[in-house]
Amino acid sequence: MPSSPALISSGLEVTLGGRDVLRGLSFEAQPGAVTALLGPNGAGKTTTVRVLTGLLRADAGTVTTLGLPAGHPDALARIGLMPQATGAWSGVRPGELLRYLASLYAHPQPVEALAERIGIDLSLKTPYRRLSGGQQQAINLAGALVGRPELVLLDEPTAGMDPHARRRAWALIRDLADAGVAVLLTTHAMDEAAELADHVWIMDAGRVVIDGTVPDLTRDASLEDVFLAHTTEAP
Ligand SMILES: Nc1ncnc2c1ncn2[C@@H]1O[C@H](COP(=O)(O)OP(=O)(O)OP(=O)(O)O)[C@@H](O)[C@H]1O
Repeated sequence: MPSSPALISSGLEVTLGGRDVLRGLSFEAQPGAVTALLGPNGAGKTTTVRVLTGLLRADAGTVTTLGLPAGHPDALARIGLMPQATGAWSGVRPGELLRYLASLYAHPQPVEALAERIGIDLSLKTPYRRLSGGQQQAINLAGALVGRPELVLLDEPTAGMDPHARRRAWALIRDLADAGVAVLLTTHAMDEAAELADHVWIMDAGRVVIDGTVPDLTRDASLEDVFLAHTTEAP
């Protein structure tokens, strides 16, 4: 019997600064699967992630995460978030940061093993803001996973990573899904979506324009061609 979705977004509408950013966005993410949300710059992906965590309230529509409304404390404890930028961690060293984040959870992953898997040197004395973009992303990813979440929201998880780090992140993300975690990722990298995603949702101007499995979507054209055919260039 198919399990119920870990995430259901239905008819989301969000207006920001007088602009209709989400315009009836509906999609789902299943446990044990990687779900990719693709869309051009400004399509509303990050806004969607903010709504899913309850950081931003939608003007209309509903979101259910792990069977609970977006932002419900019992759901948030079981959700891992990797935001696009975490300037707030500015002066903290990698080891301090991950150990602190682990301490917030009842059953965290062992920080040393997680850091090794993601390629983070816990003995680094360098503060977060002085790390390379790729190193910062690796720490952001570790921070999203340390609490053993059942649903993981990854906003452009491999942006800025070199090919080695990227492959390491991909393997980790695949293993998470294989272990039953629901993974939602946003990305601009078509190869990433094609390699990782069990289901792809392509959005444009705040709503889904086409979705399917990678084999379904790429029967007659590459994923990039499908993306280009269904989306509009950012103004
Ligand atoms: N607080 C705000 N006030 C006004 N407009 C906003 C606000 N936040 C976001 N927007 C606008 O909403 C649109 C969608 O932004 P969002 O960051 O969700 O897009 P995105 O799909 O994640 O883009 P990218 O791929 O470039 O990261 C953009 O045009 C952005 O300028």
